[in-house]
Amino acid sequence: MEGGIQCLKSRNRDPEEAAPVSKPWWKLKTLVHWPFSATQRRKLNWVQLAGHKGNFKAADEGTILKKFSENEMQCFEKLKGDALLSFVPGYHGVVEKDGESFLHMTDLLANFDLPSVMDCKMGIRTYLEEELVRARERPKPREDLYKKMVEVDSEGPTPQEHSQCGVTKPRYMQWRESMSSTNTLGFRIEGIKKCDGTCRTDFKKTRSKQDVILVFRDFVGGNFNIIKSYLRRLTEIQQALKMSEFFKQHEVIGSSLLFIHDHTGNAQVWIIDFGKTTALPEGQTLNHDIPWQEGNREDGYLWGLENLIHTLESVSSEGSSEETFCSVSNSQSTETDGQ
Ligand SMILES: O=P(O)(O)O[C@H]1[C@H](O)[C@@H](OP(=O)(O)O)[C@H](OP(=O)(O)O)[C@@H](OP(=O)(O)O)[C@H]1O
Ligand SMILES: Nc1ncnc2c1ncn2[C@@H]1O[C@H](COP(=O)(O)OP(=O)(O)O)[C@@H](O)[C@H]1O
Repeated sequence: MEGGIQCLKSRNRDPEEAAPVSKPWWKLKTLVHWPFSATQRRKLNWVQLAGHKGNFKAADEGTILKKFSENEMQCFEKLKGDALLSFVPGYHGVVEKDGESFLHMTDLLANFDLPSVMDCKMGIRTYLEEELVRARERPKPREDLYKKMVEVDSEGPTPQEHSQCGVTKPRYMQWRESMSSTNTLGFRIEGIKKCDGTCRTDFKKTRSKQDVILVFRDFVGGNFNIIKSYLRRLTEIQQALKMSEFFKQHEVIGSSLLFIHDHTGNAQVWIIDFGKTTALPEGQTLNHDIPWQEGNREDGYLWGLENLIHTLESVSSEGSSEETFCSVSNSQSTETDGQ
């Protein structure tokens, strides 16, 4: 986005960004002048943690523009009367800018002061069944995906893929799922921007529950009250999903939960990205918590959410035991002091 921070992964990285380390945002893209006006400060708040480069533009106060997709537009329209409405960004229609169409939506970061942001991609599958069918019928090995695979694991490609310097899209997506926690937990961390301005998108091998716990602990800076607020919001989302007609009737692929908090203790979670959310044929519904087999279109969203909640509960209980430990040791030292 113009003036915003891009914290995207390798497909959009310039060579300077290739190293998998935390970087302050000013080294990534943005040139900043002090002092900031309110608008500049808002633009600096804004970060794109995942998705396609150039997909977003700045808009009027508190809103952003996302490149138009018919599919996503239809989802926003259908969500208008749904139980999920209060958990998705406000949708303000289609607008034209510089000859292009955009979806006009609420900027979820607008009400925060120097927010920390995390993008968690939900589900056990991150590609559409039709992509699998297409790749089987007309395999199109892609060099860009091969390079992204080799960057993470030089042993990743098969000998044939090495010799053609290419992998197909579903093959790449399945490999990403197996390297990360998508397969094991039904969600994965895509990117994080912390309030100190550092961005990280090097989570391709963050796979085990313990790995994820460590990332969340670091993300909240050890503030377990933030974790508790996130847990409350996730439970509300879980309940809303179970009520939602939209959710029953759609295969939800590649959608994320966006976690946002700041130093005031404000902490929210939002459902974003309906670019690959697809309606099922009339009368068909999904469970969202049973294993995927080709043809059943299950996405594992609810299974992933359950695991995400359990993971945050583990972070929270670690916090509680630390608090107990601290108060026990404090009271012991007080007793000792008194002796
Ligand atoms: O995360 P990395 O490893 O970079 O892989 C990306 C993401 O899976 C993208 O999904 P998302 O946009 O949800 O982040 C996907 O876009 P699609 O959503 O179009 O499937 C890209 O496909 P290509 O754009 O085909 O390269 C794929 O290369
Ligand atoms: N409504 C929003 N408010 C604030 N940030 C957003 C919003 N929508 C998306 N983003 C940011 O942009 C990133 C990519 O969004 P997404 O919709 O997943 O794009 P894509 O469809 O290109 O994958 C998210 O990770 C988040 O950082």
